[in-house]
Amino acid sequence: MRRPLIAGNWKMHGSRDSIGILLGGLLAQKLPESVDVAVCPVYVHLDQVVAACSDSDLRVGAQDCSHVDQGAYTGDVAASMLRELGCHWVILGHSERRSYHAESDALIAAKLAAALAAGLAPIVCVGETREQREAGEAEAVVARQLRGSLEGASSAAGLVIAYEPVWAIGTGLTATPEQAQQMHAFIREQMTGLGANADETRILYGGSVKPDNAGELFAQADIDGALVGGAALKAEDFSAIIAAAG
Ligand SMILES: O=C[C@H](O)COP(=O)(O)O
Repeated sequence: MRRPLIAGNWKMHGSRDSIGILLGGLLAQKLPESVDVAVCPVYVHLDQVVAACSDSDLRVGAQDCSHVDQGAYTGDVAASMLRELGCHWVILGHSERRSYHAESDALIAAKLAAALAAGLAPIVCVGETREQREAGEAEAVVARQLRGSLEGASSAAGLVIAYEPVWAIGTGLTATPEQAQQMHAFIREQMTGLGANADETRILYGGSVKPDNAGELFAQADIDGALVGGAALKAEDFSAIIAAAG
């Protein structure tokens, strides 16, 4: 039985004031005991969020990490530094990083190795663009991303995969529960082929998850939670999504 995980990716949003208010709203709710919940702010807000969540079951994640542990890498932040700060999770290979920062599968695999070595729990994102789906290439793209990004680490304990079709991110266009289930089942099959214990691997769906579509998505056999963007910025909506997974 896989325990659901709901992770909020706050992306590059907020200020210390606004996230204080958001956290106040979230921490005022009683989280269902059956669900793991994470929030992932920008690097510079991590200390504030870790401190605010220290007496709660909310765990904190970063949105990226460096592929190396120390050195002359201006602007990078090492996984071990994030761990030291109190992070539990790290998101890797988000499509916004793949596209705006030209992150390759090989770089993501190096970041994954660094994250695991530092003791962070990684959430590795994969997903096809609209053009790739329309060309019938969605599964081939996701299979290639899984192979390349998980190189050498597909059987790592606690590894989480997030399927985020790029065409559904921030667009209001959610994959139908059937489309998402089909891809999640495919990912699970691929994970078996890559040597993972796929029955225990949590596979999250991401892409315009909202309170009104979360229940239907979570009812699918292979959807083990969500990586939530926009709706994670509203305490009420994020809490409703968590409740739908509980
Ligand atoms: O990491 C989260 C995803 O990119 C989904 O974002 P969204 O819920 O705003 O579509």
